[in-house]
Amino acid sequence: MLPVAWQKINLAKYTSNQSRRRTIAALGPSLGLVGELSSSRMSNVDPDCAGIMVNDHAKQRTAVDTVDDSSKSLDSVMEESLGSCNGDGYKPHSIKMWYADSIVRYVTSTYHHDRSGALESVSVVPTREQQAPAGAQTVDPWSVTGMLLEQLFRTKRSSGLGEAQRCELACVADYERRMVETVDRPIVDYCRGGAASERTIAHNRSAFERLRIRPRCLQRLGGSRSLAITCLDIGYKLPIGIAPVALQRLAHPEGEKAMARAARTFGIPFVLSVLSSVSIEELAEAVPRAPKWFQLYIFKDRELTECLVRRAEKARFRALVVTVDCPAPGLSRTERRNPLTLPPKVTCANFVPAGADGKKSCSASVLDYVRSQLDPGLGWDAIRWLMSITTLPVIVKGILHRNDALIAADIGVHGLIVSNSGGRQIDCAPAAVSNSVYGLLPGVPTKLFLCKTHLQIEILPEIVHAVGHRLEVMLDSGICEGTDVFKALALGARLVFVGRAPMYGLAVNGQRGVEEVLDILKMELESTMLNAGCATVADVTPQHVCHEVQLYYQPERLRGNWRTESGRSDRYRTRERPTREMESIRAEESADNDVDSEEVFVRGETTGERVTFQQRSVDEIRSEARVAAAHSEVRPCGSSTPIPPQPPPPYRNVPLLLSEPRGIYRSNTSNIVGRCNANASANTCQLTDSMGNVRSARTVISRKQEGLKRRTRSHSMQNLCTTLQRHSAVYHIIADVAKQYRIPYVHTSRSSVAMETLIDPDRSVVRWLELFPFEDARILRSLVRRAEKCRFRAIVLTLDENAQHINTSLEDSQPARKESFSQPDFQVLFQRGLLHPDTEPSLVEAERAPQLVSFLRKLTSLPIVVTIPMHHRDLTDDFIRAGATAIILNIGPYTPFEEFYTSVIHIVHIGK
Ligand SMILES: Cc1cc2nc3c(=O)[nH]c(=O)nc-3n(C[C@H](O)[C@H](O)[C@H](O)COP(=O)(O)O)c2cc1C
Repeated sequence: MLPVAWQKINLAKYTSNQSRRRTIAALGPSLGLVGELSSSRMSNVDPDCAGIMVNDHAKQRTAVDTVDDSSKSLDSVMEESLGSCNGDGYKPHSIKMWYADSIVRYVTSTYHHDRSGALESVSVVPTREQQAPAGAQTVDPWSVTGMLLEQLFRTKRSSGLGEAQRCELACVADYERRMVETVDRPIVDYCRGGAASERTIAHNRSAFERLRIRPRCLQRLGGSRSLAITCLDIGYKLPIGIAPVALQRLAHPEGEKAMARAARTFGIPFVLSVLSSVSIEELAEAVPRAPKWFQLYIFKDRELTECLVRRAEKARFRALVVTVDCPAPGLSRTERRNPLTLPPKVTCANFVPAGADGKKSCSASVLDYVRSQLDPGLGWDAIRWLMSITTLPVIVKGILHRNDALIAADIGVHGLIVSNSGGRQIDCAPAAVSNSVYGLLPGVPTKLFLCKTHLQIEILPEIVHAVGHRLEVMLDSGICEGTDVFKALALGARLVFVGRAPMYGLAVNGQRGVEEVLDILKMELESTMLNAGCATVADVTPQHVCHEVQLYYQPERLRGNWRTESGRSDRYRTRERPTREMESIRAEESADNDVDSEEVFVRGETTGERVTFQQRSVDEIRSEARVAAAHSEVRPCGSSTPIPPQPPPPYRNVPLLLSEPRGIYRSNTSNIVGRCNANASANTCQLTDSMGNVRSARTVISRKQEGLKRRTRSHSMQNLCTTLQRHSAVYHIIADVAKQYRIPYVHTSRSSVAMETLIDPDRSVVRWLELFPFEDARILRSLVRRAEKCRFRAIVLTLDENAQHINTSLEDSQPARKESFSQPDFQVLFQRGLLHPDTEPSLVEAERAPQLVSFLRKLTSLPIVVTIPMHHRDLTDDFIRAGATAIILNIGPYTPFEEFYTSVIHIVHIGK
């Protein structure tokens, strides 16, 4: 075939992709041009071509010629033609293709390359139906050329890149940068943006970054190596899939088709969004062999939903992905600032009425219509309904909570995707200085103050642990490097999806761009696996990752099924403690305390008057609550009849009665200011205004924040602490503040005043007593009983004190520490001979402290709040099981986080 009317475009003239694209579009807007012409890469071809002609100077041969040659199969001719391409050093001068997008449209283009293989120019021939090679009409592009083209272009791709270009686009971030440089702003914002302040996006990244890979060496990796996985009984070549992304033709004219082709090339699943700009049928026809899944929402109009399901089934999609984290569209500030107007040709193609030519400018209204169909009233029954109308596997996308995962598993879905939609739905700001540290709590019910969706990488183990054996657990959000894929696999994901990363590739370089991005991810994953000592995906285990904090300090008992073999480093081994003979006491079960009976290894305790006391305490507090409720009777709007006070719920133990999620921690120590809970600045101000000493505390704390060395800080804090402890007035001021703000404050048993000292005639000060994990149960018992008599409302068991030994720089505080154990609250103990002023009381180690909580649980009916330092967070579950009412997670001076030294405290669990 000799094409006519070649138009030669010198690509060198066009500096940006945009200008190249514009020029090419101007040349033949109606032609459906071949491939992506905007990149300067030889690999820039559309594999959906019907024929190929490879020219080199020596061998003028075209595939088309031989299509007509009935004696040879096209395959063999192609192979012959291309054979030399695969050899080293072969530099084809040009490649010609016939694009068989539809039977009637043929475009021929020729790419000319310079000697280095970079694309020099491209020639485009207008559509000439009569010029179509006879054989080409009947050729199924992929059945004939697929593999060969793939081989050719893929092998040529790397050699086709100039050195400079290769360096330019070496990672996904480079593609992102390139897209920002070359694509229109609203489209960039559309691809990159997230909900509101976009913190979730940032946290998605930081959550990955905080995980470290722990390689194993000498793993005999010589044998078979593979990245292949099986998911929903289908084999895929990579553990990566392409996430559903709406309206991909905004990024590139080929949109979803280009994505699906790239997915096919890599043998990975491609999820078509229900809001796609290429319809289900069009995609199925264009890329029949791609492993396609279909993402949908369960719309208000169930008929519409069912119709979509039927269309996906008919088009041979392999699974349905139902997105459940989108009861309403996410709020995008970028879109507000820079509204995106859909070009006429880009629309939600699945919703264009049948028979419409698709060229109508109905995009915006269709999108609005689809958005109006989102149903915030959906429940799990909707998923049941979906499963009842289809035989396709159903995957739920957008799960972030273990309980939801459990429900999904109970319902019988086939898989779930742990996802926050790449931060496009919810923006949940961190409460204080740090972010993802809170989330490192496999198994911790994150009930009250932890609602950050950005922690999905951290909640993944929790979900895998809960349902991983019942269904496929997959993950997306934040993945943009091969190491991220590795980390997610290590934490139990079967497969990960990427959303933005391939979109960047698509915007930069069409299908090739997507392939390049996938290639990068594949290469990075492969290299990470090898270097970590894993030959196959199955070899990637929880042992291969850890959170960065574990590198500083690894608790002896790492819990959760995904951390099994990690050990404790010698560096942080506990200081030897004197061995003590432990007595085991089997505590009686009380009528209103149904905590499972268990061995309690605490020394010297008898539980004589416990039951009576407990009952009295419960009754008193309940009647107090009733009186308080009667005083503050609630009247519904417009009604004169007060609502009768509700009877207190059947608490097993006395409730915490927190009116606000904050309090003042450890009164009378330097912590009063620094440890006020987040947002408690009002309290802090109040304190500073009232008391000079406290103002100086604040000064020290700010200096500390400016970066003083820990030793210095610790020293000055200690001095200050000692000074403050001598001012008993501080105690009353704090009580006043707590009263004013109706928040509890924690009175430490090492306070400068005895707990009996406070004059509180109207009993309105809510005090909690801080205890340390004394090994001697008699000490505990004595302090608890006094606290009960003084009407304390909760016991706070603080474990971070015991963690001092991990930080040698705090060793200098030991004398002061001993001194603090001789404070007034302990005087009584001296008198009773339970403690000696010269002996520091022995404390139970954090690992054994859950037993101590069980003991306390049986000793008192007061709520028990456990303060856990970050590095012991793995024990959280144990404490909850042992009967703790609440957990305070403490990032304080005794934890190895320099940057968190500002002592953030969060209550992460409140039971019942
Ligand atoms: C531009 C854009 C459009 C999206 N459209 C959809 C959609 O239509 N349906 C859906 O379930 N998820 C959608 N998502 C979310 C992705 O499926 C995926 O959860 C997310 O992009 C993964 O995070 P990552 O981008 O950090 O990889 C979209 C994401 C982006 C970036």
